[in-house]
Amino acid sequence: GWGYGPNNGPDTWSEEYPVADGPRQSPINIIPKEATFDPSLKPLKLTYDPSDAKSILNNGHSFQVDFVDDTDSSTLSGGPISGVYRLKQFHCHWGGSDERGSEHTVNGVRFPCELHLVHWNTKYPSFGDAAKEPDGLAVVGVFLKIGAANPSLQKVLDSFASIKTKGKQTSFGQFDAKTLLPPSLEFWTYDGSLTTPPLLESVTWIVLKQAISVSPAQMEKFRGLQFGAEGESACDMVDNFRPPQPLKGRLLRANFK
Ligand SMILES: NS(=O)(=O)c1ccc2o/c(=N\O)[nH]c2c1
Ligand SMILES: [Zn+2]
Repeated sequence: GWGYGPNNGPDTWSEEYPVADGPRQSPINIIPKEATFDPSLKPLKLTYDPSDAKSILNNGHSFQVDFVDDTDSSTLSGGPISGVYRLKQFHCHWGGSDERGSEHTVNGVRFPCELHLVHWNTKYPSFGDAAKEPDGLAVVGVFLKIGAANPSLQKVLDSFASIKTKGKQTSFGQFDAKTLLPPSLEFWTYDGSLTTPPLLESVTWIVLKQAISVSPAQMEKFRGLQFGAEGESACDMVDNFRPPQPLKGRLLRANFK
């Protein structure tokens, strides 16, 4: 199966997923000077209910915190999107060292980690159905930069001991994902895709300009996860990021000057 290694990594994905070479692939390099300020963009509205947090899973590509998404209790609206999108999960991508790890870049600058909060459009019956639609998903991307330890991340990191290997999961109750957001909700937005197979071109990307902090010790905790299952040869879960893809004429908008 696909992965991030030399024989199954991003440069091989188009063999099984030809959309990898499609017109609206993600991530991209964000060049702020090439963004169009759009005054019609509404403020982002994020309403998350901490009791919707359900479990945390090692899926062999990242960790993901899954949410109960059968009601409109944790939602995203406003910004570039119409209607209401439900929070399904969040996960991260990170590097083997602090100078790489993010998927989106800004003027070519890579961050050590990038957080993705994944939402699906409630005009469709489920995440799976929405993921097949051009307006089906909205992912909020948040950059992590090296600095002070982030207390909101700590609960996630503390659970890693019980999900070290692929397929492990554990309960994860009472978590407010809003604590992972920076003070400013200024954002760039563009039409893109999932950044992992199946690479579906169904994502409205909303990338926040302001980063949140993570300490070097906290980054080492991410790197303690494993790609493989228990008993398989140990392989540190690092460098689980797809590099930037061609913009192919897409418009990049900003809700700030
Ligand atoms: N990395 S990403 O673009 O946020 C993302 C979000 C949700 C996803 O679901 C996936 N397969 O079911 N891949 C995937 C990537
Ligand atoms: Zn992601």
